[in-house]
Amino acid sequence: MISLFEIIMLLYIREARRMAEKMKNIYYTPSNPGSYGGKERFQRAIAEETVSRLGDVQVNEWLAEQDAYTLHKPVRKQFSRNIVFSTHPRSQFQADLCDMQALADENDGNRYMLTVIDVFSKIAFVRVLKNKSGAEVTRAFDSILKEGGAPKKVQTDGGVFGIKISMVKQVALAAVVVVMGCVGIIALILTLVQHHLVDLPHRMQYGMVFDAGSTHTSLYMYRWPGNKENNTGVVSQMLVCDVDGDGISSYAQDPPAAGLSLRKCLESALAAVPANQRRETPVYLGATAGMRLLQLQNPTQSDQVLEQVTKVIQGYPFDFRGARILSGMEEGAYGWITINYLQESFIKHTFEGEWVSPKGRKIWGALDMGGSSTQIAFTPGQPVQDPASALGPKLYGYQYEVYTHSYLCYGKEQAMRQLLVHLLKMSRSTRPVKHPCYHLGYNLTLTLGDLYDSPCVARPVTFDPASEVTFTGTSEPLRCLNQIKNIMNLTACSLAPACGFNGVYQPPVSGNFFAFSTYYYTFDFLGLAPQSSLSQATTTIDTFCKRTWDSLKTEYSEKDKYLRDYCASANYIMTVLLDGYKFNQTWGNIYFQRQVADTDISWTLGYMLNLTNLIPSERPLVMTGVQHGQWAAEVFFIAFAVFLSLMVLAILLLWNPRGNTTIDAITL
Ligand SMILES: O=c1ccn([C@@H]2O[C@H](COP(=O)(O)OP(=O)(O)O)[C@@H](O)[C@H]2O)c(=O)[nH]1
Ligand SMILES: [Mg+2]
Repeated sequence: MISLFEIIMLLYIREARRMAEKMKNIYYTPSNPGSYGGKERFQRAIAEETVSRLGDVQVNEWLAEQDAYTLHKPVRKQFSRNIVFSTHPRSQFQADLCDMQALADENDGNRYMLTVIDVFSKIAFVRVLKNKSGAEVTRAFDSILKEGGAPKKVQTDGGVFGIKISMVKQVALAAVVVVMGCVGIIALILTLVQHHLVDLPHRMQYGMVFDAGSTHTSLYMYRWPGNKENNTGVVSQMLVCDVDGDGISSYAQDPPAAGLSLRKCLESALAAVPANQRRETPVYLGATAGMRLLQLQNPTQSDQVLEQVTKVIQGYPFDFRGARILSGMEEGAYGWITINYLQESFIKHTFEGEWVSPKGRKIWGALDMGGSSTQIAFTPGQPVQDPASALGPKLYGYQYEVYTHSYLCYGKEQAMRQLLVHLLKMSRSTRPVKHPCYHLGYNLTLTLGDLYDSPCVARPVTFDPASEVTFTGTSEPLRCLNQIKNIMNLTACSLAPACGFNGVYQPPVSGNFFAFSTYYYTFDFLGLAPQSSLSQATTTIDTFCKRTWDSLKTEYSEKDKYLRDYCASANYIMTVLLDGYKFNQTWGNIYFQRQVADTDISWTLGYMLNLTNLIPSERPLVMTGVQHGQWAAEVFFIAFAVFLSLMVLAILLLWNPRGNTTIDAITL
């Protein structure tokens, strides 16, 4: 017998089944408004169809068992969120682990999924994990970074953190690129600013100087490589042309002939200088003591002679820069410059390309003896007391103090004339006049007009220019020396002992000297050049002077126009050097030389160097020059390097290389 309780239970079960059946019908009938939806819509549909309202618990329990409900549960859109600003890809990734432990057996033991999404682009990445150990998560995350690039931030359940990635290499690379870029920009600026195009004449340059001396004129031609013109010692002598005839001052009565006499050498110059360079080749004419004397005697005639030589030289296609008479000081100073330029005493250009002052600065002195004047120039060891004989040239940035003096009328020819006049005066009425410096057997006859034709000798108040006087040689060297001393004043010296001769101020000689022109010709003839001891010199001169004219004629050609005077000039030289300049103690410092570095020692080179500014007063700037093509290539490569640096920098900043970033650790 069924009890009432059992009946009630059966009714309840039947009702529950009916209800379950009804709910199933409602939920799984797509046309029913309560189907496949949310809890409230389902609850309302049940109430309408069954007229009974089921409680929330009951409905939730039933729905929780329905896969269709749990799988298709609508997304909850309305809930509070943290606002995330994401401005560009990889600014922030969100990462989470998905627990799939229940399905591990069917997923090869993979128990979790690491899901990562780029907040900006919504690109998602998934990696499966065996476990959620730090190493496993890091490996998976690293793999995602390799695929998707490295984000700035990563957001996880634990919060948002800057991803700890090893960017050391990346930062270092960026720093190097920045530094390289800056260096490149600086190099580019330095290469472009202060950039000058310098037209360096690589071809040879030429320059010429006429030395219009008292006894003869010579044309000195020099050349130098145009791109090295400020170096010292690069100008060399190319050729010397001796003008036929006597010095231009001898043409005082016929000035046009002075001009014509130069033609032969001008033609040689034309042949020597390439046609396309003649117009830029400077030509100078410097006249020395012969013209100084003519200017004193007859300025009109000296002007006319200069005019005529100018006219002739101007007729040639050179850059003629004038004919003028040099002062005695200029003549001495330019000889001094020539010597020291050739000796590279001023400055040296080292192999490394630097300009250096030679150690010890050994400056040479110059002793020049011409036909009408003689010059001495040197840097004394003490200040020059007399401003009239002091020069302060500034060469290659160094100021020199040079003492120089020119003794007019004390060149060899004028000194010999003074000696003849002195001997004539001393002979009173004895005829022929005995000449101790002339060789026995030699006679010289000349008119008084010729003898007195010079401002260097005092003329008698009255004399017959046409009357002749004969000098006869006696070969007496001692008397010769003594008579020569009479044409100079060797005692007068208000500044004693600082004197040369004739009372002229002169500081004590110091340093080494080159003695050239007549000094050299005479000593070379006697076999005393370039150096000889004092005793050897005196003995040689003495022996030579004692020889007869016949013996000399036999040994040497009588046509040697200087043969007659070697004895006299040698004794004169000894007197000037020992009694005049006081080389007694320093005789060994004198070198009787004609040339240095294959170039004649003469004032001409110093003159040209000075007037063409080949010797700068300041030390030349050392500059490194490159060929224009090389410079253009440098600019190109530097600019290219800068461009590359900027490109690499831009790439590093804007593009995050995928394979280059690794994570060290991450916890989720
Ligand atoms: O082979 C020679 C050539 C020249 N001289 C001498 O060298 C000097 C040149 O002097 P220059 O004509 O230059 O006279 P300046 O005008 O210089 O006084 C003169 O004394 C000449 O006698 C010489 O003794 N032998
Ligand atoms: Mg001379």
